[in-house]
Amino acid sequence: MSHAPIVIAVDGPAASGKGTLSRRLATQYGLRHLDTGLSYRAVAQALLASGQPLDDEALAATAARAVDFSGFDAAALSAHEVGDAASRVSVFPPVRRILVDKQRDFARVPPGAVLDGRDIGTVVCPDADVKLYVTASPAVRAGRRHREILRLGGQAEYEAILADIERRDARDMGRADSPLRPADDAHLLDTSQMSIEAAFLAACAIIDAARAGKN
Ligand SMILES: Nc1ncnc2c1ncn2[C@@H]1O[C@H](COP(=O)(O)OP(=O)(O)OP(=O)(O)O)[C@@H](O)[C@H]1O
Ligand SMILES: Nc1ccn([C@@H]2O[C@H](COP(=O)(O)O)[C@@H](O)[C@H]2O)c(=O)n1
Repeated sequence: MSHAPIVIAVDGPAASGKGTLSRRLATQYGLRHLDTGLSYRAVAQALLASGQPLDDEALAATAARAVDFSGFDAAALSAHEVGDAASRVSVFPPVRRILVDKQRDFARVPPGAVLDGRDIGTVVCPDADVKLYVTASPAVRAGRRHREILRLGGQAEYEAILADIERRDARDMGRADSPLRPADDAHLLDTSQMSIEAAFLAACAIIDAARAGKN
């Protein structure tokens, strides 16, 4: 007997910890993991690398068609400027349609997947088995990102990171197509006062309870 793929949707604003949490959840439940932000970053990076503008919808759509979901160079795509550029190209509806189709293809493959992003529970996988909306205050998120950059040997000002996070939140929540928001049936997880371990345990408790309720 074949089982339908299990899908766990994890959404939240920049640097909320959704990637860290999703990777651990994927391991815990034996699922694949897709960081959908990397697909938007790949579009932005392709345009930046070839010196093309970020505000041309047709060019961005062409770059989206070429995105290869078989593997992302997460380190190369992790730069802060790439994240900011990704939030600019992600406002274009054709870019979203192209990437969302590929994200759904990923989610359909057994045994299922944990997908993290901004619109997983609302648009990409509205029928996900469990939806989490992970958040933390902008100051906490900026502090975490700042420490991460310093830990990796980079340089950054806390104030600049906080301003970037607030700008990105406003753009992601304010766009017309697929704005960042919790799905009506999402479980909210505010990790402002939680360690990574505490957030993981809280998410597992939500997921286990939701899955038990369906059996
Ligand atoms: N609960 C937590 N407590 C402390 N640090 C955390 C917590 N969750 C995540 N972090 C740290 O915060 C930073 C950002 O986390 P992560 O990259 O998972 O966020 P994200 O939401 O996936 O970011 P992005 O929007 O850029 O994809 C990382 O350095 C991570 O180790
Ligand atoms: N499902 C998604 C995922 C991401 N975006 C946009 O990409 C930007 C970068 O995402 P990160 O998670 O890697 O920070 C993000 O700011 C969004 O604009 C999206 O629209 N939908």
